[in-house]
Parts: sequence; structure tokens; C-alpha cells
Amino acid sequence: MQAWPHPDIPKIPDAAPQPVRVHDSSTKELVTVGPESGTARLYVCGITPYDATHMGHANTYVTFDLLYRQWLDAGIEVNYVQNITDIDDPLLERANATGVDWRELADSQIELFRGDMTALGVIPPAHYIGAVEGIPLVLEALDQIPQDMLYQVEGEYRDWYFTAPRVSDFGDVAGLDHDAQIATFAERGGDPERPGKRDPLDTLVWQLERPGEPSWPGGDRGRGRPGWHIECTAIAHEYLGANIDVQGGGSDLAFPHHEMSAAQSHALTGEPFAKAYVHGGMVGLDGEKMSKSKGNLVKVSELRAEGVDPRAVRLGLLAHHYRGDWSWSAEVLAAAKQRLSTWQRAIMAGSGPVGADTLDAMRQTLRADLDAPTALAAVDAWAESALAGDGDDASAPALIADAVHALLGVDL
Ligand SMILES: Nc1ncnc2c1ncn2[C@@H]1O[C@H](COS(=O)(=O)NC(=O)[C@@H](N)CS)[C@@H](O)[C@H]1O
Ligand SMILES: [Zn+2]
Repeated sequence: MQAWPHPDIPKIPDAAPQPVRVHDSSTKELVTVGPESGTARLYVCGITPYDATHMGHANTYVTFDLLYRQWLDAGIEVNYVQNITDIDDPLLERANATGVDWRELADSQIELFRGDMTALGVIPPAHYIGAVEGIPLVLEALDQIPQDMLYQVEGEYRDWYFTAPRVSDFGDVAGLDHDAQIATFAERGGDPERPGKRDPLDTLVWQLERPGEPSWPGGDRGRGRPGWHIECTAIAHEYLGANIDVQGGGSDLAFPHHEMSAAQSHALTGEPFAKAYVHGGMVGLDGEKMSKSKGNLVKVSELRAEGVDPRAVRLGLLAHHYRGDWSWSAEVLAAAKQRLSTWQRAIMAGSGPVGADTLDAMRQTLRADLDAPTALAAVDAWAESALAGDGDDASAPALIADAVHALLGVDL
């Protein structure tokens, strides 16, 4: 699947060596992510293509764009892979509910998503892989997983399951206790109650064909379609291998999705799936989680259609620490517009405080768990001084503009 255009990233003076550190959900600690040098391997779960691109989606992809940019600034290349869940129950349900062909719904939403990611200055993945195009990878992965960890349930539809709880480090990603695992699994697309399962937490990997639903040849597994978690396991395995640097997503993916994907990957390769699991907080609207089911979505494309500068949208997102839960609001947008115009005026000033000091401050904070709000405050301080005529570093305005562009993804 085609991704979207790569934004320009200006060259800024080399950084002093400083590790890029983020919070790992599994150890619940700040960890250094990425190799000393060379290429970091990053897998960020993509959208299920409907209701794209709401502010929750945007928050997540801008978060991992920040991580990408800090790695680049540290001289580390990134092999970035993202999937699209372009076949799954929620997509079929929405297509049926709106009387739209599920493929047309997916295609139109993916196109919208590409435009929004481009407008937000998000660096595209090197591999952008749909679940449908990934079906051969899913079938291959199922053939490589130890076959005693797969079984068919009895009954009318003998769907295939994976014995996730049998994997030694199952549970280490999200750290939930058993009751919480069962409850969360049921809440987020799992089927702990299904009769015939050996363990309530075994997870569906291949669903046999249902009347009126799309299906694909499954070899000796029978015609059907892939389960949700196995698509990410198979795509990440194909393009990144095991022991990747970061598996990313919003916090609602930690369990069951990232837990199950990691268990499947561990069974497939015999190695842990990722060195770190990084999760962004949930974005709501006026205190409610922004979600398709609640229908309280603010979409990037709608704001853009109203003439909102996407750079203000991005600054609105960056004003909140990526790990916090927060709500989008008109005030968030107004403050971001104000900040954008202040920064644009400030870099037009003839000079300002020493640019290198602000650049260092930005690097320090962004490499310390992607602390964008503190980085924004450093630029605010520089801008205020520059607009007050303080400081006589004539090269500062251009340096600050380039630093904001390279490290924050905002091209002033
Ligand atoms: N309200 C929200 N706030 C923050 N992130 C969100 C919100 N809603 C969804 N996301 C994140 O946006 C990304 C895409 O979500 S999604 O469209 O539901 N799709 C999926 O979760 C799957 N296709 C992942 S393989 C996920 O990382 C999810 O955690
Ligand atoms: Zn995923």
C-alpha cells in the first residue's frame, strides 16, 4: 500500500551525544530506545480505516513522528513499518451500517488519512501494509508457529485459535492481572466466553468464512480471514524481524492487542517481539474519550476544511505530553493558533537570544520521554525575548525556525 510524501527535514547543527529515552509500558520505566548508531526498528499500529483521522489518531501518529525525529537528530536512521487494518469486524460493521462497500470505505478513509498525515508533517512509514495484502504473511506465520499452539474450536465454525497464555512472557506487555485481562479482552474485541476454547484468553488467528462476508483462501486452514492481532505479528515479522526497538500505539492497544501480537511473535521466532512498548494517552473531547462508538470525533480533515492551519493542529497536540490523557477543545486550538503566530513573528525578528541555548534545551527535553510541552515552552521563551528586542544573535531566528521544523515537525 502506498504511504504518503516524506516531509522536508532541515539540517541543524549536530547534537551532543544524548540517548533518546521513552517510557516503556512493560517495565514501567524510562528506557533508552534505538541502537547507538545505525537503524532503529519501529512498528506503529495503523488505523482501522473509518472515521479517519480523528484527533486521537492524530495524537498517536504525531507522537511516534516525534520519536522518529529525535532518532534522526541523534544520527539514527529508522525502519518504520505501519499496518492498516483494512479487514476486521469493526470495519465490516461500519460498512454494513452505512450501506457502503467495505473496500470503498477503507480506500476512501486511507486516502483521507494520507492527506491528513501529509498536512501534519508526519514522516511516512517505509512499509505501509494492509491486512488484506498481508494475508499471505499471516498464513505463513501460522505455518511457522509451533503447530501445537494452534487449534480449531469445535462447532459450526471451526475457527483457528492461538494458545497465547502458554507463551512464557505472556502478560508482560500490559502487566494486567488475570481478571483484568479477561475483562479487557472482552471489552476490546476478544471472546473469552466462546465455548470450545481451551483457555478464555486464547486468541482468534483465522476466522473461517461466514455467509455474506469477505473471505480468502486459507490453504489447509480453510477459506476465511485473519484475526486482528496476527496481522500485526505477521507484518512486523516480515519487515522488521524480532526484538524490534519500539512497538507503538495508543494505550488502548496495550491489552489485548500488543500483548497478543507479542505472544504470537515470541512463539513464531523464539525471541521477544520488542525491546520497548510505548503507548500514547487517550484524547477525548470535553472529558469523554474521542471514539467512533461515541461519535464525538473531531477530525483533522474537518478542521482543515474550515481553514485551520494544520501546523496549529500539530502544535495543539504537542502542547500535551504524549502519555497523558487529555481533551481536545476550542481553547486548545485557540492557544495553538496564538503560539504559531507568535513564533512566526519572532523568527522574522532580526536577532534574538542565543539560538544554540534554546536548541539544546529542546533536545534535552525531547529526548527525555518526548517532553514536547517543555520544548514548546523553551521556544516560547526565546520568541518572547526576541519580540522584546532582547538578545543580539542574528543567526538565532533561522536556527530556531530550523530546530522547530526538524525536531517538532512544524515548518514555520
Ligand atoms: N481517542 C484516542 N486517543 C488516542 N489515541 C487513539 C484514540 N483512539 C484511537 N487511538 C489510537 O489510534 C491508533 C489507530 O486506532 S484504530 O483506528 O482504532 N486502529 C487500531 O487500533 C488498529 N488498526 C491497530 S492494528 C491506535 O494506536 C489507537 O490506540
Ligand atoms: Zn496493530
